Amino acid sequence: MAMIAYKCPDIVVVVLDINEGRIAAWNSDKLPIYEPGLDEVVKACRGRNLFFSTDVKKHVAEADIVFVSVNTPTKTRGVGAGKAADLTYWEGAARMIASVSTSSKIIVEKSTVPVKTAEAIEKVLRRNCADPGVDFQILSNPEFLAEGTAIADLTNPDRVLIGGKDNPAGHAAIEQLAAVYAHWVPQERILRTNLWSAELSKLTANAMLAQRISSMNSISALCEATGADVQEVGRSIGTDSRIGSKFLNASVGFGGSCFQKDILNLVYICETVGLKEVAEYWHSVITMNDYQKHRFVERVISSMFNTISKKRIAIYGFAFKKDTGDTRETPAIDVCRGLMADGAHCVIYDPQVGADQVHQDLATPKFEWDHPARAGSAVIGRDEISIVSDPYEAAHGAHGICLLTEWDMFATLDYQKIFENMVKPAFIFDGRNTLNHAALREIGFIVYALGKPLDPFLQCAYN
Ligand SMILES: NC(=O)C1=CN([C@@H]2O[C@H](COP(=O)(O)OP(=O)(O)OC[C@H]3O[C@@H](n4cnc5c(N)ncnc54)[C@H](O)[C@@H]3O)[C@@H](O)[C@H]2O)C=CC1
Ligand SMILES: O=C(O)[C@H]1O[C@H](OP(=O)(O)OP(=O)(O)OC[C@H]2O[C@@H](n3ccc(=O)[nH]c3=O)[C@H](O)[C@@H]2O)[C@H](O)[C@@H](O)[C@@H]1O
Repeated sequence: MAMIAYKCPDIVVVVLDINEGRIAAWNSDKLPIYEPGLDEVVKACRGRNLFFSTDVKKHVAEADIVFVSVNTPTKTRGVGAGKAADLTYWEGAARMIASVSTSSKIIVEKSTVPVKTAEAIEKVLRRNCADPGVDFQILSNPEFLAEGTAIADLTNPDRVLIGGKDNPAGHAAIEQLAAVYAHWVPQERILRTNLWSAELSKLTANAMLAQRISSMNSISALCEATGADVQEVGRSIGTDSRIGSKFLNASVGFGGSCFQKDILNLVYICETVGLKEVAEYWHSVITMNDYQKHRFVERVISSMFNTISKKRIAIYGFAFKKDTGDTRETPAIDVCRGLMADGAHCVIYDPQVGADQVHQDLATPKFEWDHPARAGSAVIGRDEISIVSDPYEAAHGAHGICLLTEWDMFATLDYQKIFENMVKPAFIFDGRNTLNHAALREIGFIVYALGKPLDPFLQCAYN
């Protein structure tokens, strides 16, 4: 929304949220999320044509176009629990829109939703609006930005996708929204489809992206077993223009608020329409991701002589990727839990993630994190974790370092100094393959690099 305000000075954008704390933060000097370049965009138009407010009803009533971007988490209870999308927040928003609308509006699905959601939303809108003269045109306009690169992705999108009804009113609504994006996006990159294609394209795009990572992660295990190098394999296959070079980095597992949620949602939809084999196919992407996180933990334990009980392990990075403070579904949660379950003491350092967030994440059951009222309050023992604000302190006295997020700063630390203050043998487990492994070995570290030929020391330990 900030980008629309930035690129379209003739349009007034009001961002609404029922969460007062968040809106206060959007109106302050410290925005509630860390995203490179976002501060500048917000500050350039806040108070000009970009406003943040909790007065949801007033501003929705006045709007011509309403983008609904509320959370659509995985259901945690009832039918479809653990897979289906929970549309409680969406339906709540639709009921509120209907109840305050006295003029016709375009309702844009910006959240990622199951295919056919527009049909349900339309029914809710129509049945709850007192004024029969009010028309709602529903469009699907899924968002493809990635966190950490959001500003670049929005400034220069590969495509903007708009789905609408295949009738004159639907076409007119599509063109109205297309005109907003046309302020800065070339026409040929604004794709128009029917509603269901747009909804399903979003789930498919995320499923395909996650599938690429799971495919490379599966190959990383085979590389370790055979002496091949997953980065060399990635480079070799990525030069095939049909495959392409992006999204081929093996990792300790993909995280983030959407990949897992959207694949589970896709799986659930397939099961609901009786496509068992299709559901199983997509579910294997999640199975492989869980396997990769588990495999990493097992490597750490087996390398350190099959016991990590009471050993201090430094965790470098807790966010789900670099350049974000977001920890939703970060692989670090499962890795830390796995290490703690074996008795390790994890000392966590992340340049953008604070202690409260780490404690909350490690104490919150799976899928509950996206339901704010149910976020965990269990206390993690002092013996199990510490959170520090300095990477050198994290590694001081540690037996091993697990690099879980590829923050650029980790590549430039003084590893000689770090090595000198660690217990020997000193281990580094690079879950992102971002460090200079040869230099680390030269210093004296025992290095495990994901999907790379195994260090002879580790081969012995493992066998
Ligand atoms: N985070 C991302 O990078 C991307 C997210 N998406 C999709 O966008 C949607 C939102 O994602 P996030 O922004 O990450 O979630 P979020 O949980 O950070 O934000 C959702 C916000 O909606 C607010 N909200 C809930 N009900 C409301 C209501 N009735 N009226 C006003 N505000 C209400 C919540 O208070 C919350 O602040 C999801 O469907 C997600 O799949 C899609 C592409 C990228
Ligand atoms: O629907 C969404 O929310 C968004 O989900 C992803 O964006 P995001 O999760 O923000 O970040 P990604 O760059 O896709 O990374 C996701 C996870 O995959 C991991 N990853 C990514 C690329 C890779 O090669 N290997 C790999 O392990 C990252 O480290 C991270 O944990 C998609 O890339 C966006 O297009 C989409 O809009």
